[in-house]
Amino acid sequence: MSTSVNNPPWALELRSLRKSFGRSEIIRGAELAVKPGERVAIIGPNGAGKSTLFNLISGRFAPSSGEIKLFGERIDQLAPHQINRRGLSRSFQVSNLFTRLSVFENIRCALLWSMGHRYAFWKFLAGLDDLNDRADELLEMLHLDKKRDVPAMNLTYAEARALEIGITIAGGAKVILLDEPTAGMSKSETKRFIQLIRQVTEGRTLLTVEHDMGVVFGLADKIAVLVYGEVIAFDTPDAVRANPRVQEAYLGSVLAESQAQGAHA
Ligand SMILES: Nc1ncnc2c1ncn2[C@@H]1O[C@H](COP(=O)(O)OP(=O)(O)OP(=O)(O)O)[C@@H](O)[C@H]1O
Repeated sequence: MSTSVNNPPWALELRSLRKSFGRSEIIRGAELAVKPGERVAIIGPNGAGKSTLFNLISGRFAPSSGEIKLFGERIDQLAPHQINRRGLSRSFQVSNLFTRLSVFENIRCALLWSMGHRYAFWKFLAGLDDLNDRADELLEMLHLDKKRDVPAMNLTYAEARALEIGITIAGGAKVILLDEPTAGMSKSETKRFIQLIRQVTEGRTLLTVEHDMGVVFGLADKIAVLVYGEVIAFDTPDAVRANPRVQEAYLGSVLAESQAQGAHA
């Protein structure tokens, strides 16, 4: 009788997902079921379809067939903003920050958007203490509190990426999609940033697309390996590393390459 018995425990499900561009089928029956609170890295060779998969999940592309469910509800026919309202948020690119606005105002805009208010209400809402308090809390969590009143355009690259993540999580989304969150960072920045991501996404479901194996193994509870539009493995990092099919299709060569780079560093 209780509906909760029938509700699947998954935060995000992809079922027989397919996407073609013209005659090229890029996503070819992808299957994935992610539990609430899991951190998942999607890896795979160039052109495997990782970005396409993110574009399908976030509603930028409609699938050719198959299903995408967020907490058991179909979202595959919805527009990006409708998916966002249902609790899935994708990282914006740094270029989408309001560069002339302060760091604080950027976060406050994101909070307002998540509350469904239009920017026309800005002045009216400016006095709301709880909104400002929440923005300040977030800035502290992001270690951006000292940059509170700095225009976003004056942030360092790593700080801008942190702000971007802050904007992504500001609305309280339960499922967060991050596209190569540490791309362009130095090794030490990357290490700190992984910690930051872990901290600010605690208790939420996280999906990242990532090429850097250090980030993948530092961040992910589980790894989904996408090859030619199919998820050929979805398991813990250790199990994926040891999976002969993954070794053969992808990871062997990537690990060898990263080891070689390490040896030359
Ligand atoms: N809008 C589009 N129209 C036509 N083809 C597309 C479109 N978007 C992606 N593709 C093609 O789909 C394939 C997969 O691209 P996608 O960017 O999803 O791969 P990826 O795994 O993210 O690659 P990379 O690791 O290099 O970023 C590529 O061959 C690409 O040219």
